[in-house]
Amino acid sequence: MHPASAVRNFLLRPAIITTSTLRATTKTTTRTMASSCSSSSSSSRYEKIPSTQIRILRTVPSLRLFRRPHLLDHRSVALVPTMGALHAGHLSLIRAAAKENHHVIVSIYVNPAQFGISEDLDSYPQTWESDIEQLAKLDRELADDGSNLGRISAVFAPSTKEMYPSGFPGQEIDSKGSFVNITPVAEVLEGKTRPTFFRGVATVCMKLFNAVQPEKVYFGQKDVQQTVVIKKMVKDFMLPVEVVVGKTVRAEDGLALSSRNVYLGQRRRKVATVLWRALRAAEAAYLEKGKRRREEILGAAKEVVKEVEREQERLSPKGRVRFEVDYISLADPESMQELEEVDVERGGILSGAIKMLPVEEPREGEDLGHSGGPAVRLIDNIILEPREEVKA
Ligand SMILES: Nc1ncnc2c1ncn2[C@@H]1O[C@H](COP(=O)(O)OP(=O)(O)OP(=O)(O)O)[C@@H](O)[C@H]1O
Ligand SMILES: CC(C)(CO)[C@@H](O)C(=O)[O-]
Ligand code: BAL
Repeated sequence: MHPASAVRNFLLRPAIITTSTLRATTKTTTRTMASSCSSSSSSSRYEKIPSTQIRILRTVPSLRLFRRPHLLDHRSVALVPTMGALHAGHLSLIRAAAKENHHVIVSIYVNPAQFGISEDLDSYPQTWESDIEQLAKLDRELADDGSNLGRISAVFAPSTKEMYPSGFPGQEIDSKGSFVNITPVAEVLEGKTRPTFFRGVATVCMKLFNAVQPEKVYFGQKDVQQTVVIKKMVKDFMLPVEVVVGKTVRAEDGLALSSRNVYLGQRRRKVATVLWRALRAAEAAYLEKGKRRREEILGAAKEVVKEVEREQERLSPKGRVRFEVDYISLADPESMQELEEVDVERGGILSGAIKMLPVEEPREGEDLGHSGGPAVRLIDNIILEPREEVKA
C-alpha cells in the first residue's frame, strides 16, 4: 500500500459510521434535507443542490460517510476551501481540481477565527443562493468537457459548532483553544497587520484537511502568503496531501478578483488597480531592467504609488480617492522574510496590501459599495520565478 494511503486509511478508521449514526448526527438538518429532496429513493436521501447530483454536507460524520467509498474505490478527492461569495477566481480552482481528480469537494465556511475582533466578519459577503447556482452551472460545464477527470461531488457547508466541537475559542489574540500556529512565516506581512489571521486559517485548514482527507487541496495565488503557510503546515505536520496553487484571476484592468471587491463602489474600484500597477512596475525593474537590489525593485513600485496619489490630490473631495499603503514587500518565497537582494536561482515574492479609505464626500446617489463602503483592504502579489542564471 502507498504510504500516503496507509496514513489516510489510519486517519479514516475512526470515521466508520453507520447510517443510523448519520441519521442521529444530522437531525438538525432534516428540515432542509426534506425540502430539497424530490423523492424518497435512496439516492435522493441527501440534501443536494437542486437539479444536480452535488450533495450539500453540513456535518463531519456525513462528510466522512460520503468520503469513505471513494477511498475504498481508489477515486481521488480534491478539496477547494472557500469562504463563499464565489467568483471566477474560485471557479478556476474548481476547474483545475476537476481536471485531475475524480471528486471535487468545495467547502464554504466563513471562519470567524481568522477575522480580528475589529475586522469585517459581520459584513463579509454571504451569497449562498448565488454560490450554489454558480456551482450547478459550473458542474454542467465540467460534465460537457470530456477532458475532466471529475466533477463537483459535494459542498461542505458546516456550522461553527460543527467546526469547533469544543466550543468556539474566540477571536482575541490571547484566546485559548486548539490552534495551529505556523511561525515565523505567519507573523510577517499579512500576519503583522492581522495577528490572528494565519492562526485561524491554519487551524481551520487543518480541520478541513482532517475532515475531508483529500489527496489534493487547491488554493489561489492571490493569497500568496496563505499558500506559503499552508505548504509549511503540510510539510511540518506530515499531512498526506498535495497543495496546488492556481493562478490569480483578474478583471480586465488587472484588479485581482476578490470577494471583498464588492465593498468598493465605482469610484474606488477605478483607482484600486494602483497596487497591481505598482507591483508590475517592480516586476519590470527586475525582469526587464535586470535590477536585483531591493531599493531599485521596490523603488519602481513606490514611484507608481506616488504618481497615483498626486493624481488624486489634484481632484476635489467629491471626486478623489484616498488610500494608504500597508506594505509593499520583496520577500523570500519560502520564509516570507524581506530580501535585500534577489537571488535569481531562488526567486522572490513581490506582494502588497493597500487600504482604500471610505469616500470623503459622496455625490448624490453615488454607488458606495456593499455595506456603505467601509475601508477596504486589498492584497496582491507577483511571483519572481526562480531561474538558472547564465554566468558569463
Ligand atoms: N482572483 C483569484 N484568483 C484565484 N484564486 C482566488 C482569487 N481570489 C480568491 N482566490 C482563492 O480562493 C480561495 C478562497 O478564497 P476566499 O473565499 O477568501 O475568496 P477571496 O476572494 O480571496 O476573498 P477575500 O476578499 O476574503 O480575500 C483562496 O484559496 C483564494 O486564494
Ligand atoms: C482558506 C480559507 C477558506 C480558510 O478559511 C480562507 O482563508 C480563504 O478563503 O482564503
Ligand atoms: N482570502 C483570504 C481570507 C481572508 O482575508 O480572511
